[in-house]
Amino acid sequence: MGKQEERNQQKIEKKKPRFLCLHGFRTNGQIMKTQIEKWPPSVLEKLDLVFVDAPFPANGKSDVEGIFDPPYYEWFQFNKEFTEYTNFDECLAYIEDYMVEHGPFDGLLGFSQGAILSAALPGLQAEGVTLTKVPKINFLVIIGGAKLKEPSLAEKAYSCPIRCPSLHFLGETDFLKPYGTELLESFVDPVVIHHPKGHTVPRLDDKGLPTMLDFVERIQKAGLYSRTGFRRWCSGSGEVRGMASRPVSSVESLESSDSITYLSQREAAEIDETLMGPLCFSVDQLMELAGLSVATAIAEVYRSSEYNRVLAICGPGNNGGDGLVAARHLYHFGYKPVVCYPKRTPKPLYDGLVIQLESLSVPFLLAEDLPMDISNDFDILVDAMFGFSFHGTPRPPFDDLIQRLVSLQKRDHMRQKPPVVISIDIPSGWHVEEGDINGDGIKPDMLVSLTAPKLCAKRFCGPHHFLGGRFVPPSIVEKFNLKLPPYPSTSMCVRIGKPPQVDISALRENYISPELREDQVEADPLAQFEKWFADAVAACLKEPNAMALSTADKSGKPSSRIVLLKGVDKDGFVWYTNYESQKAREISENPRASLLFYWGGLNRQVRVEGLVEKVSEEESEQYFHSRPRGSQIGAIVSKQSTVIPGRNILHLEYKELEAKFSDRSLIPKPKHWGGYRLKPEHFEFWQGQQSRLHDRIRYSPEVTDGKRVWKIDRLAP
Ligand SMILES: NC(=O)C1=CN([C@@H]2O[C@H](COP(=O)(O)OP(=O)(O)OC[C@H]3O[C@@H](n4cnc5c(N)ncnc54)[C@H](O)[C@@H]3O)[C@@H](O)[C@H]2O)[C@H](O)CC1
Ligand SMILES: [K+]
Repeated sequence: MGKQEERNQQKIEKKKPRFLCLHGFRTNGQIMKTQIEKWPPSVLEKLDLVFVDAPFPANGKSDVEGIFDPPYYEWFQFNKEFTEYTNFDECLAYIEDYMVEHGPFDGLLGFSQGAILSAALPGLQAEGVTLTKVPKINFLVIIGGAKLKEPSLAEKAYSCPIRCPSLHFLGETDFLKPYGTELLESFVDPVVIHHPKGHTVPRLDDKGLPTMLDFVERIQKAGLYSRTGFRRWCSGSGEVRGMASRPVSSVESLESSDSITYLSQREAAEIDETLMGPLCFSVDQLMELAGLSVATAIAEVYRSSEYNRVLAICGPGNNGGDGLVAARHLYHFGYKPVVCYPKRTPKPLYDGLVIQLESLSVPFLLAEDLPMDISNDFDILVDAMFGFSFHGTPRPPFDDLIQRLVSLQKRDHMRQKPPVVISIDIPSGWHVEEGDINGDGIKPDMLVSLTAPKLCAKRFCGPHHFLGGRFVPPSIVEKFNLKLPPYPSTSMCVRIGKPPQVDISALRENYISPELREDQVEADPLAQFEKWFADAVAACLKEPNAMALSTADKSGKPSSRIVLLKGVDKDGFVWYTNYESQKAREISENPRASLLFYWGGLNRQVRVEGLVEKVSEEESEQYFHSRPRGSQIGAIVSKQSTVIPGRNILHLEYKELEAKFSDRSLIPKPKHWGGYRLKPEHFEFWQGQQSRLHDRIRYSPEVTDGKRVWKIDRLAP
C-alpha cells in the first residue's frame, strides 16, 4: 500500500457515519440519548449521533412518566387503528428543515414511533414526498419499528424494495414484534438483532454486539462512496475529484442516467463552439432561445397569479445574459421582474438587453440595495450568476449573493412560504461536473438545463428539472452522441426529472377572469353561448366544441361521455352518433339530457339542459357525406358500445371496407347512424373568480305578457 493509499485508509477508518436519531412517542431526544449511551464505547465511538426532539408537545400521558423527566414530545397523532394521522405533513416538514439546518446526515436511527418514521422516510424520499432538499438517506437503524398503515403513505413508502443497508432490533416480548417482522419484507437484505426484552432500546449483548459492529463497518465502507461521504469524509479538492471520478453509478440520481446525456464542462464548451462556429449561430440567437426556454419552464410550474415577484440575479457571462432575457420574457408573461446585475459586461449584446428591460420599466437593484431578507420581497429568485464556465470559488459580490440564497433556504419556513430558487443551467457556486462539493451550496427548487444537462445536474435533488434550448440540430446530436428527450409539441422546454408527487386535495386555481354581470350578458342565452364559443375558438383552446353529454335511463341511472357539437342554432345543439349506442338507448327511454362545455383556458363552463330528439334523416345523410371517408367507414365498422374480441377486428373490417370503396363510390350511411338535437330549456354560464366567488348566470324560460322570454338570475357560487 502506498503512502497516499495508507492515508486514505486511515481516513476511512476515522470517518463516522452521521445519524439523526428520532425518539419514541411521548419521550424526548435526551431520553433516547440516555438509552443509547448504554451501548459500549466500541460502537458509540464509531457513530456520530444527533438527537432531536419531536415537533409536538405530548398530547396525553407518557409511558415513561416517573421513569424519565418531562417534557415529552410526539411526532404525529394517529387513530386507534393507526390508519389516519394528524400533523403528519408538518412532522415531515419539521424533519426536513432540521436536516437542512443541521445536516447533512447519512442515516436515521429511530425507536418506536421514530423507527416507524425512519423506516418510511427512504421510500417517501424516493417518491419525492419529502426530504427533497437533503441528500439521500443511506442507512437505517430501526429499533422496535413497524409500517405506516395509512394507505396512500404506505403505498409510497414501501411499494419499491428499500435498498439502503438497514439494521433492525426485534424484541422477544415487544408488542410491536410482529409488525417489525412484517416491516423486514420491505427491505433488501435487512440485518436483524434479536433481543430478549420488550418495547425498549436494548443493551447490546454478546450476540448483538458483533452484528452491530459488522453493520457499522459495512456502512463505514459504503459511506466512502455515498453522496454525503464526499462532503464529510474527504477534504481537499484533489481528493474530492478523485472520488467523484469513480463510476457515477455509485451516486444514485433521481433521473435515469441511461436516458439522457450529461455533459462535461469541456463538452459543453465544445458544443457551444460548434454552434457558434461552423453552424453560424450568433450568441444573441442562442441566448434569446435559452432565456425564453427558462421563462416558459418557470411559467409552466409557477403561475404568475401566485408567484409574481421575480428577482433575477445575473452574473457577468452568458448565464447572466440568459437571466436578462428570461426576465424580459417573464415580464411579457405577466410577472413583475426586478434585476440585480452587479458586474455588467460592456458589450453591445448586454447593453441592448439592459436597455430593453429598462424600456419596460423593469427596476435594476444594486447588490448592496437588496433588502437583507429577500424572502419577503420576492416569490421567485432566478439564479443566473454562473453557467458552465464557472470555476474555483465565487468571488465578490457573488459569494455574498449565493450565501443569501443558501441561508434563505436554511431558515425556518414553518410559518412563511419561502421564495423558490430557479437555477439556469448550473446552480451557481456548484462545481460544473461534481456538483455541490461541500454540501453547503444552494439547493434550487428548479433547474433549467440548457442544450443538455451538465454532469453536476446528476446531484440535483429539487422537484423540477427541465431541459431548455430547443435549438440543437441533428448534426450536433450525432457528433456528440447526445441522448436527449423529445420536446412536446411546440414547447421550448421539457421536464426531465421525475414529476413531483401531486397532492390532489391541494390542487386549486385562483381564477382571474373579466367581469360577468347579469345586466351585461346577452338577453338571449344562445347569443351569449355564441359569444363565449367565439372566445374559446379565438383562444385556440383544443376542441372547443367538445361537450360532456349526460343521459339517464328510465330508472334514472345516469351516464356521461364527451361528444362533439356539430351545429348550434335557435333550434338547438346538434351532435351525431350511433343510434344503437348506450346513449341512444337511454335517450329513447328518457329524452332529458344535459350538455356541459368546459373551457378551462378561459375559466368558463356552460351547462345546457333540455329535451333531445333525432334530427331528420336528410340532415344526418347530408352531414354523414360531409365527413372524411375514413370516418364514414369507421362509423360503419363500429357497432358502438358492443363487446368486441380485440382491436384487430376493427382494423380488419376497416381494411375490407376501404378496399370495397376504393373506387371512390358513395359510402352509404348506415341506418343506425344519425344526429340528435337538444332543445335547451335551461342555460347556466359559469366563470371562475378569485377566492371561490365565481360567477353563475342562469337563464330559465318564463312567460311574460303572453310572450316566452328568458329570465336571468345570478346564483351563489
Ligand atoms: N450552448 C448553450 O448551451 C448555450 C448556453 N448559454 C449560456 O451560457 C452559459 C455559459 O456562458 P459563459 O459565458 O461561457 O460562462 P458563465 O455564464 O458561466 O460565466 C462565466 C463568467 O463568470 C466569470 N467567473 C468564472 N468563475 C468565476 C468565479 N469563481 N467567481 C466570479 N466570476 C467567475 C468568468 O470570468 C466569466 O466572466 C451557459 O451555462 C448557459 O447558461 C447561452 O446563453 C446560450 C447557448
Ligand atoms: K446559474
